[in-house]
Amino acid sequence: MRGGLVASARLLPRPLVRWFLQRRAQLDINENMLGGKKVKIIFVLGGPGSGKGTQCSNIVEHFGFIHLSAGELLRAEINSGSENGTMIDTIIKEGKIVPSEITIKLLQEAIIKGGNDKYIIDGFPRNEENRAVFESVQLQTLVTYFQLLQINISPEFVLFFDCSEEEMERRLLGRNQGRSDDNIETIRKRFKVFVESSLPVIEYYESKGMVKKIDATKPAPEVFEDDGKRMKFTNGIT
Ligand SMILES: Nc1ncnc2c1ncn2[C@@H]1O[C@H](COP(=O)(O)OP(=O)(O)OP(=O)(O)O)[C@@H](O)[C@H]1O
Ligand SMILES: Nc1ccn([C@H]2C[C@H](O)[C@@H](COP(=O)(O)O)O2)c(=O)n1
Ligand SMILES: [Mg+2]
Repeated sequence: MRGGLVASARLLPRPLVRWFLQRRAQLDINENMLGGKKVKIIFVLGGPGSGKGTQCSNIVEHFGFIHLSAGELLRAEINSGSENGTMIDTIIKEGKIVPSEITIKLLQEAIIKGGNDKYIIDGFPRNEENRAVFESVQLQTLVTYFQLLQINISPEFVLFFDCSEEEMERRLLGRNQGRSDDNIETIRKRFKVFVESSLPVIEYYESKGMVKKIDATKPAPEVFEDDGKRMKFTNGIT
């Protein structure tokens, strides 16, 4: 692969090759670069119904992030009639977690398509596999010859919406958005999966000092005040 690229580089005009090598060197030095811009990623985690989607809408409005919800991307994939749709639908109804390669591919595509340098990703990583695979894969940017421009993506920090199960259950049963997983049977399964698979991911980031915990049991406007303070305390994130 590398030999082939070196050989084909000889056929290209020298200034173009020089430019390409400079760009690649820049991208190698700076992590999380997308098309030359430093990409900032924040993960938003919390139990089902803790208010992740609600607060992300506020954050988009006030802090100029693009919001990507892993769950929304998966639901769009079901509705698009894709070949994985039926499988994803079954997993979601069971309250389980979709294989990482499917979710990460959807996130990668959305990040590249978004063309922004600030993303807030909600509901991801949902388990240790999600986290490890996402942090190990690389985003390929640009096209054809420039596929060498690859970027590792890691989050700046993690917002954790901490909410009691009793409150989350009450909210989910009242959400009324026609979601196939907002029924008491699936909700209980999702709580179990959250405790068993998602909390360890939050603990992992906590051990790295990357978690900003938010009391999400409060009314939505108060939670957002807290989000705002947390975001502003972070150097250069807003
Ligand atoms: N702080 C709050 N107090 C009361 N209700 C809230 C609060 N935040 C959100 N809600 C309501 O609770 C429901 C769930 O909120 P939301 O969809 O934002 O949660 P979520 O964490 O994204 O859930 P999921 O993981 O299932 O997608 C919605 O009906 C929303 O309007
Ligand atoms: N990383 C993810 C995110 C979501 N899912 C599936 C399983 C969830 O129960 C469902 C809904 O997600 P939500 O909208 O509640 O964030 O989507 C997943 O498998 N992997
Ligand atoms: Mg949501």
